[in-house]
Amino acid sequence: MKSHSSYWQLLSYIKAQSTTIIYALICTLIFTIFWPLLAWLAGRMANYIGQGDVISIAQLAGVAAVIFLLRGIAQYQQDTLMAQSALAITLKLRIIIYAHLQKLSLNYFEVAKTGDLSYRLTEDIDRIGEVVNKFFHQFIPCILQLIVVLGYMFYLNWQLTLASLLIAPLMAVLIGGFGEQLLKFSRRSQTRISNLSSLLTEVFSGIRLVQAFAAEEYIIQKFTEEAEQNKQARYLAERIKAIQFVVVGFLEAMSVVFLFFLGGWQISQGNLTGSEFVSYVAAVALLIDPISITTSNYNEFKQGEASVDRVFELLKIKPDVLEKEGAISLSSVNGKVEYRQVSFSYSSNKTVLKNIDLIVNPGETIALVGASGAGKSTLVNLLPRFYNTDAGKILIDGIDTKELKLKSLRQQIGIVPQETILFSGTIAENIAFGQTFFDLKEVKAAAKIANADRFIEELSQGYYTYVGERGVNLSGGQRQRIAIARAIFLNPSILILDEATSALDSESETLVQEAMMRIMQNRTVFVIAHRLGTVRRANRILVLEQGQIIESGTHEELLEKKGRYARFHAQQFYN
Ligand SMILES: Nc1ncnc2c1ncn2[C@@H]1O[C@H](COP(=O)(O)OP(=O)(O)OP(=O)(O)O)[C@@H](O)[C@H]1O
Repeated sequence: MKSHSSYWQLLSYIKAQSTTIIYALICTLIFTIFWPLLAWLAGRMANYIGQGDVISIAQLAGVAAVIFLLRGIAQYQQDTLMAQSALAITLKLRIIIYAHLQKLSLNYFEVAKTGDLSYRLTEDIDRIGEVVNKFFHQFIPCILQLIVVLGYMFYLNWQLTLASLLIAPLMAVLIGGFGEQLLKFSRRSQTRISNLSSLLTEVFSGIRLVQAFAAEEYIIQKFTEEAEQNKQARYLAERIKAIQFVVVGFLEAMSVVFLFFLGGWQISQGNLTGSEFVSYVAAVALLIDPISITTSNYNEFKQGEASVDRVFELLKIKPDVLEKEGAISLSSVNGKVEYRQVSFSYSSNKTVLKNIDLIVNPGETIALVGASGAGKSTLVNLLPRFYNTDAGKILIDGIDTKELKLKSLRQQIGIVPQETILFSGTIAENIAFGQTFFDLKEVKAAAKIANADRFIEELSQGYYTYVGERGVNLSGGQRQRIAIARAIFLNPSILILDEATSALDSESETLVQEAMMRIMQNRTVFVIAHRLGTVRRANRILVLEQGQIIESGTHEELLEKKGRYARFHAQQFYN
């Protein structure tokens, strides 16, 4: 492997497995050494068979049986030890990359494709494991065999060996050149397969929409195009391999012909006997297997390099939102929130929030209203530091949120999003999300406050009912109440509620509103309000327009003002 090969990035992972790998290599060595020993025994045995010496034959057969047994044990050990270390490397890589991804900021996931990420974490890492396994299990033993056999050939006749090696540099250059091409096409093919995987994730998670829009044909067409591109890239890689085998095979054949020519010439000059030449050719035959194995290994390594690049690329991505060194951990807060001259943009060309100044006292409920795209979600998303502000500060109980440990900051803030995401697991696990161990009593208490206990109890397995990735077996209102229970379970001092825009049936709506009211008590609440009831109950309403707070006050105050809120209110709530 070249010094700039991506494989160097694996070194520390391989080092961690060095003891197991060394044991595996020792077993490989033992296994290899037994080969000539068995060949030697076969020769001796042939001798005794000729002499009809049954006792010696029996003795040798016994020795052979022991050697076969030991060889089998060594083989088993080398196979299992190598598999063990390759799998350990795979596991470690997978965990490290997964944990790293968890630390990345939201803006990364807004552009990353889920299917591509899962492909890198599964297929690409598996391929790396296979490469590591083959490198130690096949490649190194074959290289050793090549060295030993070549040494033997030099010992037999160095002039002949040197002459037949003349072709080696050309072969190396050719194999290297083909390898580069293979790497190129492997990269292409892997990108394609990642795209395919992303497409699959998107399509299957949005299958309702696909069917609703009768977009099956369109989706199949897109899939076919991607699959076709992948096939093309793979075909090109296979074609490179096929050409390589023909060219390298031809050169090998030519070198054998050349060898016979040289051998004949050396014999005619009296430098070599016929039997020496036969031994020499036998040694050359021993080179064939390791050469073909190392060549095919080399091709696989080149293809695997694309996977190494794709996996380590992820590790190089740094989170935008970083925790300060020596950041403070807060166990509880009163819930005072301040925005001081906060400005923010997702990308440099458009400011989404401009000079926001806001003080929210503990226990106060703030309703955010404004047209779509005004910046309501962005304003609340800055509070748990999902993004960094471009300018200004956000403080909780007088402490700049940048001074806080991210975990401790986020534990103080409960979020009830517009659309509830339920993870695979039981209802109880979904309510106590993020906790491995929890008290079911607390889960039940949270569900009760969220008006969710009754429908949960009625489910076949109660709190242990399994809900799918998207909780398809629950209604919209039930899902919302689970989201509320989840926030109650966390018991945060600050709460962000994003009211659902879609209307529920009136019974469900009442239950959800009631739950919302309960959860808002004694907490600082930011609610992105879409219901008149919520807006009226808020202590203060902030009207956002193009990233600025243009009006602020109670419902009555703002109506009296007959400004933007009054107009908005008339359009939004009386329609
Ligand atoms: N992740 C993002 N990347 C880039 N731009 C974004 C992102 N999220 C929002 N925006 C843009 O920022 C602006 C404010 O969006 P935001 O979601 O905060 O508005 P909103 O008032 O909450 O709207 P809505 O009521 O429709 O949710 C919009 O122009 C939106 O297109």
